[in-house]
Amino acid sequence: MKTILTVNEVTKQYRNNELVLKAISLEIEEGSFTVIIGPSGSGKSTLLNIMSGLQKPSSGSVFFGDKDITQFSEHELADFRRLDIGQIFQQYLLLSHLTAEENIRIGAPATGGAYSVQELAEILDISGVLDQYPGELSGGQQQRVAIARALIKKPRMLFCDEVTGALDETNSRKVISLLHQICVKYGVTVLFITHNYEIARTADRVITIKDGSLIKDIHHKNPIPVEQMSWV
Ligand SMILES: Nc1ncnc2c1ncn2[C@@H]1O[C@H](COP(=O)(O)OP(=O)(O)OP(=O)(O)O)[C@@H](O)[C@H]1O
Repeated sequence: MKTILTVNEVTKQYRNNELVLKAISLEIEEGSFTVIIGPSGSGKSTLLNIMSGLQKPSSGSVFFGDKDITQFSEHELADFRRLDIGQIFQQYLLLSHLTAEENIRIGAPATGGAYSVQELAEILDISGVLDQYPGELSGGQQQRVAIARALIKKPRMLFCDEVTGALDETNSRKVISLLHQICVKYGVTVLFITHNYEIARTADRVITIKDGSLIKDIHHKNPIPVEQMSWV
């Protein structure tokens, strides 16, 4: 398998506080579904943000393919984030004055080459709500609109930070199941942060972070199907 992302000895320190990330190194395989799990405050979001170019590390490097994104100019970084990767968060971050379809189209690159809204809407089961406004949609529907907005540009990687954190069990299962389907159908590499060990059991690989260090890295030969997740 080809490596899509390489993290080399990444550290992060906010001001003069102690290190939040302590020399993290890892590689992510293209097309994989990887979960990063760990206690609150262990550094998961900071690591994800550094891998997606949202934050700079204090030291170390992050290669996307053969390019070190930590050395990118502002312009190169903007292009990388606009074209190569998609991001989804616990908050849906939809624009309330635009319809679902208009929100999705915001993610499409001006240069073309996007997926069709109809195709994504069908997969994500939001075809019937495309002309509605975010305030008229359930949390699960809003998150699926946010996923479509992140995917429309055909990103090679999707960064997901606690994306089921605000959803109930039914909607969480649906979103996780859809992300797995998207990973397989489009070959997009998914990196998924969660506190939930059941979600982790559905992943190809589970990386555990504690106190800013990578303490466990497990590859699942047979990840469980989403339907077999128990919910506690
Ligand atoms: N902008 C910031 N300035 C100062 N400290 C920060 C900042 N962002 C995060 N931290 C600190 O860095 C540590 C790691 O935070 P981070 O959000 O990466 O952890 P996390 O594992 O994602 O936590 P959670 O699961 O609660 O979201 C925490 O102690 C947090 O308080």
